[in-house]
Amino acid sequence: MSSKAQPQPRPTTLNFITGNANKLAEVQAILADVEVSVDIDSDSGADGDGKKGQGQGQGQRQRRLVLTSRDVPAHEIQGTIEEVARDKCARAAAVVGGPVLTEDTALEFRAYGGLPGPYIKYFLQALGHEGLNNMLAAYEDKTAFAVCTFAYSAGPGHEPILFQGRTQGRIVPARGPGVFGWDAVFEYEGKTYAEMDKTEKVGDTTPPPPNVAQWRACSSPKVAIHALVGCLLTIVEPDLTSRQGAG
Ligand SMILES: O=c1nc[nH]c2c1ncn2[C@H]1C[C@H](O)[C@@H](COP(=O)(O)OP(=O)(O)OP(=O)(O)O)O1
Ligand SMILES: [Mg+2]
Repeated sequence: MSSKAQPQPRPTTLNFITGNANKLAEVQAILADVEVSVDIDSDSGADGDGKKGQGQGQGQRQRRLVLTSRDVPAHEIQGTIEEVARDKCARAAAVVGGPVLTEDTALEFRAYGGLPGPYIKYFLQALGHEGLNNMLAAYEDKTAFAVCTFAYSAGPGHEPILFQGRTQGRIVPARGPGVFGWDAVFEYEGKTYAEMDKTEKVGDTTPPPPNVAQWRACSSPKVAIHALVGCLLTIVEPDLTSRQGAG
């Protein structure tokens, strides 16, 4: 696509489009403390913020993103994780007619060259936790990568921008309450996700990347979404989308 800059409106309200209540809860938990101070050009009053921030001075004020959620059912295409993520986000923006945030969670098995990847939902539905383990029975390598890809579109016709977090773990027989997806069979540093509380699961001490151009380098979902929100709050770099093919 062309790297021509489309003007990127600054969102203050983010429609998070998901049909998954657990996913929404985790993103809300991650974003609960997001409050970023942003430089605002003196002549750029049309930011739609609507209310004066506190603690402002010298063209700076606090800006908050308000997260709302809507389910826009849409089928997900086949393709790479990134293609699936972009397509879902673009469709959601078209339906909503405004800015949207979407998220796709993939689970890659190294022994399977990355599959099931973005199709994990259907594998999980068909096979369950035990079946996911059985898939790897013939392989010594139980390595899996949990890949969460956030996509943001400023609205219909605006190319989605992606932020991705990758976590390396391994597939183990189910442990823990396991109410959310494949949490009970994904082990990270000795615990399955189901054995962790939410904060521990999404927690990561790595600071968000200082530069949005490092969008692929996020080490966890938490870092990825912090980077995304930071990006939204400071205005999306016009040429960011042209970098997405790299890496
Ligand atoms: O942190 C997670 N821990 C364990 N399981 C998870 C996680 N996050 C998503 N999942 C499950 C839900 C679905 O079976 C598949 C992803 O599919 P995915 O299309 O991204 O999610 P979804 O269809 O449930 O919701 P959405 O409406 O946002 O597309 O992995
Ligand atoms: Mg889905």
